[in-house]
Amino acid sequence: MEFVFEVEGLVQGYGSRRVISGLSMKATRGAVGLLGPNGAGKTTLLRTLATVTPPGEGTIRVFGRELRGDADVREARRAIGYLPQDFGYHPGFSVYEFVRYCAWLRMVPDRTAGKAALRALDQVGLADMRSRKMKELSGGMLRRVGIAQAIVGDVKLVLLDEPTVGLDPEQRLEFRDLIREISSEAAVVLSTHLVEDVAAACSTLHVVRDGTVVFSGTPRQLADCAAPDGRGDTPLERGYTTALRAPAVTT
Ligand SMILES: Nc1ncnc2c1ncn2[C@@H]1O[C@H](COP(=O)(O)OP(=O)(O)OP(=O)(O)O)[C@@H](O)[C@H]1O
Repeated sequence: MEFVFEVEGLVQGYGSRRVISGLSMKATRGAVGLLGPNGAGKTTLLRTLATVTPPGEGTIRVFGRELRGDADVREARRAIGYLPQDFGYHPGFSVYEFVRYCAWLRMVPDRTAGKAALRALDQVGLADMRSRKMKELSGGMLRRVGIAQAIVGDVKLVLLDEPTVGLDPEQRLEFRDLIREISSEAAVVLSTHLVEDVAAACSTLHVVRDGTVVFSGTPRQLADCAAPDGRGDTPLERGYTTALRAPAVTT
């Protein structure tokens, strides 16, 4: 089976503080959810997968190729799109200019970059807004531009960190459809602490606590592991809170 990425024995931290301790995780195609409370290490893991931060210890393979040197990282970056929690942009750029610029950063050839930007904007439903200045966008529109910049070009792995923050309920429903659409073409990793969002959009979930994986499985399996005294309003929420109390598992 071809894995989109494989993380083995990842150790990561900030200074002397360790926040990921020997985490292992594998993902195949489709949408994968990363669930965990604040401070669990989701962003740290996504930044490592996005090649922003090299692993402290352990190995990372993206589409079967281990990230060992600069050439591996450069190759991986062409295939990886990343939406951080706060993405930077020039407020005077138009939406189109910004996404085209991101295509250029991802080394999409000049002759196809414009077309790639328009396609990404079309996918997120912002083609009509392409001339708007970035500084004039609402929070929901900005999140969508953020997704457009993450999927522009020939991206095969899309990493989204808390993409539904600030979206209203209707926008969150649209967002779920968008993730399903994107994940038919690329692998998507979605990090959030909103259990229902991730379960609706993802076929596989990993629950992370204190830098280790405590559950890996389908949304149904997560709901099924709910303890009778698990906290939450839905079976999934109860499964999630139960998983957070469980000992770490190896995948
Ligand atoms: N730049 C940094 N310097 C020092 N510590 C950091 C830094 N970034 C994150 N941390 C710490 O690392 C731990 C993991 O943080 P991380 O942001 O990866 O968690 P998270 O699961 O994404 O949390 P959230 O859901 O709040 O975004 C936290 O305890 C956090 O305080």
